[in-house]
Amino acid sequence: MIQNASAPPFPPALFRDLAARLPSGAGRASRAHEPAGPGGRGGAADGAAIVLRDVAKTFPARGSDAAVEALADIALDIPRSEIYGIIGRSGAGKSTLIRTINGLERPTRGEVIVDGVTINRLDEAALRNERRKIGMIFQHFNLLSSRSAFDNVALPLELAGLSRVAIRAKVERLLDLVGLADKRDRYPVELSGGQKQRVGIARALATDPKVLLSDEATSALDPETTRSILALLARVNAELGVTIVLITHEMAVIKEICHRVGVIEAGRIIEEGPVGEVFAHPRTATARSFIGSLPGREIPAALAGHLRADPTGARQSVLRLTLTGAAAGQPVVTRLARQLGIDVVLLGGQIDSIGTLPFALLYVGVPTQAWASGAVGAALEAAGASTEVIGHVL
Ligand SMILES: Nc1ncnc2c1ncn2[C@@H]1O[C@H](COP(=O)(O)OP(=O)(O)OP(=O)(O)O)[C@@H](O)[C@H]1O
Repeated sequence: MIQNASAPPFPPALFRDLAARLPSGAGRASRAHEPAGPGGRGGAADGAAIVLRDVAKTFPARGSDAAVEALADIALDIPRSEIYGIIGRSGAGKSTLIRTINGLERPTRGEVIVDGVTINRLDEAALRNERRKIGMIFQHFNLLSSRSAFDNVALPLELAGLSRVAIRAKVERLLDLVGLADKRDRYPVELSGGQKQRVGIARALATDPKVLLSDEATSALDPETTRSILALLARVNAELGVTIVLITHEMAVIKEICHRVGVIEAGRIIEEGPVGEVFAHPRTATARSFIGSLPGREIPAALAGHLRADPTGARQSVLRLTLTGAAAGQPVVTRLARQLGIDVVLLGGQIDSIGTLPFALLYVGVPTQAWASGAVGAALEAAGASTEVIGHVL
C-alpha cells in the first residue's frame, strides 16, 4: 500500500487539546532550529530533560569475545522541548546510548537522569513506572502484527489500566493526530512503512511521555516518507513540547529537524552543539565527513581527481567556503574578486538552509599566488566566511 507522502491533516484543535493535558513546558510553540530559550538552549531555565553524567557501559567478555566498552564518559545535557540528534557510524554506541536513556541498559558507571529522576538507581517496578514518561519509536516499527492500528496504540493504555471508554477516546485522538483516522482497523501488514511509523508514533505518545526516543525511525523509509515522518516529529515537538532524542547515521535527518546535535564515535561524544554551529564550523573530521556526505556538499567529481596537496607550481587553489546567517546573503565571491582584482571561478556548491538559518557551501578556485599571500584568506574571514583549502590544481 502506497503512503500518500503529502502532509496529513493535523487538526490544530487536536494538538491544543493534547498539549493542554500535558505537564508544564508542553505546548510551547518552538519551531525547529528556533528553540524558545536564550542562546539556543530552549528551556535551559526549566533544567534539562535528560542529563547524562559520566555514563559508561562495558559489555563483559563472553567466550572468546573480549569486553566491549560501548559508552565511555558520556556527559550530556539535553534541554527540555528540544529535538536532540545523535549521529554516529555503525557500532559507535548510538543504540546503547538510547537504550541507556530509557533504562533498557544499566550503565556500568555514571548517572542517567530523566525529568529529574535518576533512572539507573530505580528498581524494576519503579523503572517500569518511570518509563511511561519515555516513549520510543523504532526503525522496524515493532508493531504487533496480530493487532490492528487501533489496538496497537491502545496497548500501553490497556497496560496502564484505563477504562475502555477512556482508551477509545484517547486512541481516536492519537490516530487523528498522526493522520491515520481512516486506517484504525487496518493490520500492520496492510499499512505502508510510513503509516506503520505513524502508528508507532501514536503508540509512543499514548502515555503522554515527556521524552520521545527515536531509534533510526526513518532509516527504513524512502526520502519522501522520511520527510513526512520528520515533519510529524517536528510538529509533536513544537506543539506538544515533547523533548525528542533521535539517533541516526544520516546528517540529512539532523539537518531537517534537530536543534542540537551530538556526534558519537567509539562510545564518546566527540562534538556537540547547535546544529547551525556544527554545520558551519565542524571541529572533528567525523562531523566534517557527515556534513560532506550530504547531497551537493561533496567535492565536484570532475575536480576531485585533479587536486594536489602541494601548491608548488599550482595555478589555482580550490577553497570550500561555508557561509551562514547574514554572510550567506552577501555577495562574498564578487566582492572578493573586486577587492583583490582576481578571477574567482565558481566550481560547485549549494545554497540551502538549516531550519531558518541560510547556509551556503561553495567551491571556488582562486589564483594560488593570491591564496599563498594570505590576502584571500584575510578578505574571506572579514566577510564572515569559513574557509578551507581543499587542494591545488596545476
Ligand atoms: N548486548 C551486547 N553485548 C555485547 N556487545 C554489545 C552489545 N550491544 C552492543 N554491543 C557492542 O557495543 C558497541 C556499540 O554498539 P551499538 O549497537 O550501540 O552501536 P550503534 O552505533 O547503535 O551501531 P548500529 O548503527 O550498527 O546499530 C558495538 O561494538 C557492539 O558490538
